[in-house]
Amino acid sequence: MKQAVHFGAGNIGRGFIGALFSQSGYHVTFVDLAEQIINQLNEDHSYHVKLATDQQETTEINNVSGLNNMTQEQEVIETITNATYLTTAIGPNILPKIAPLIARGISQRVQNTDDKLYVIACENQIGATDILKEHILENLDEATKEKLDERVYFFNSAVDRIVPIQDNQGSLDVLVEPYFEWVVETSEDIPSIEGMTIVDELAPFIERKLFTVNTGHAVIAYFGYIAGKSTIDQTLADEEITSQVQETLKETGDYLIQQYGLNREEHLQYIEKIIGRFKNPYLNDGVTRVGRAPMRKLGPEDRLVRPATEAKKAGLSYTNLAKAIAAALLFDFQEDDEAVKLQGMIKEQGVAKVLKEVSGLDEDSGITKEVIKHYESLK
Ligand SMILES: NC(=O)C1=CN([C@@H]2O[C@H](COP(=O)(O)OP(=O)(O)OC[C@H]3O[C@@H](n4cnc5c(N)ncnc54)[C@H](O)[C@@H]3O)[C@@H](O)[C@H]2O)C=CC1
Ligand SMILES: O=P(O)(O)OC[C@H]1O[C@](O)(CO)[C@@H](O)[C@@H]1O
Repeated sequence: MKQAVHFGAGNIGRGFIGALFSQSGYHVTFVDLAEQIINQLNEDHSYHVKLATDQQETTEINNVSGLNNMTQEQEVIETITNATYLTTAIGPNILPKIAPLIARGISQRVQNTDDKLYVIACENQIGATDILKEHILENLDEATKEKLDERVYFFNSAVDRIVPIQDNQGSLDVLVEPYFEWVVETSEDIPSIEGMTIVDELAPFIERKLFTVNTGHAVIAYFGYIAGKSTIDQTLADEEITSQVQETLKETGDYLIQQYGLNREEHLQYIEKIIGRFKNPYLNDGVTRVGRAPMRKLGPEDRLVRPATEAKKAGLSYTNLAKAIAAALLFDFQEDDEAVKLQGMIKEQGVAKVLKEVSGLDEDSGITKEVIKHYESLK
């Protein structure tokens, strides 16, 4: 049986990427440090993906197993040696931590076989596979690096499926929204995976997705949090916040339309479709999940700051994006390590210095001034 090794047996791992491999006839080895999930995968060898709809249509996912990357390093290396695909959905900040083990697997593999391995990071981050590749290369010797050509391929990708935190402790089953899109950038002829879309150039896809789905979601999460709402769909019942989301997505839309020559009408329909997905009441998706890791989300290349800087460069409006950045700066959820750290930094240094350090925005830039104005009125 063909083999896929997937790092991160969490919501996207089990509910999306791992499920597609299994449905395409692969055995999927999930690699994770969550001992309970790994044990259960090895006991059950299957789980269910349930759609967040009235009917809860359910698919059984088979041929799955698990390995713990902390205690079963040698087994992970062996699995990489035999795999056709190596994917991740583990969180962008974790990629540097798993790269050394992946590098050891690749080193052993290229000694043993010329078969091709395809590496794809499935994270909400532009160029995530490039970043993973850099970390892997740092852990390879020169002889191994020379053997990578035509043996190990690295493809960037964009993943879109809302998978909330699961409310079913002790079960491997995953509730997911019906919609999904997995876009992979390559010009190679690669083994086909059900549900994977291949494109020559990823930039328009990942920017359209990140600056619409993820920007919109972040706006709902941060304004919802400020308003004391607990879920995304509850927040969207607030007309003022819905209109804030629409105004922000008009700003990212103007940038995307100009940058990629998108059709305005089609893009406006895309926005409405996404807001419709956010309203799904069966997802019960928490504002604190969607707003998680605010320092990452305030990064210079991420969903709030990048469209603001691009809009500014293009002479377009960015005031609603600045307001969303201000709302993110007010996300003080105590169970989120980045939120706690961010609040400490704001207290110590003030907003302008934090925006410089976290978002790469100059202290006297127009965006920083606009953010501070909104921050003062929101707090
Ligand atoms: N949940 C969603 O709707 C979507 C998430 N994504 C992206 O997918 C990625 C994963 O997100 P989720 O599946 O939601 O997160 P998650 O928290 O459900 O899953 C992450 C998994 O990684 C494991 N993990 C963390 N650190 C590890 C380490 N050092 N070694 C091994 N395993 C480790 C965790 O135990 C967990 O099982 C993120 O980059 C996210 O942005 C992308 C699209 C949708
Ligand atoms: O997974 P992140 O990057 O923390 O952000 C949460 C985002 O992930 C998703 O769950 C999936 O794209 C989005 O719904 C949301 O915008």
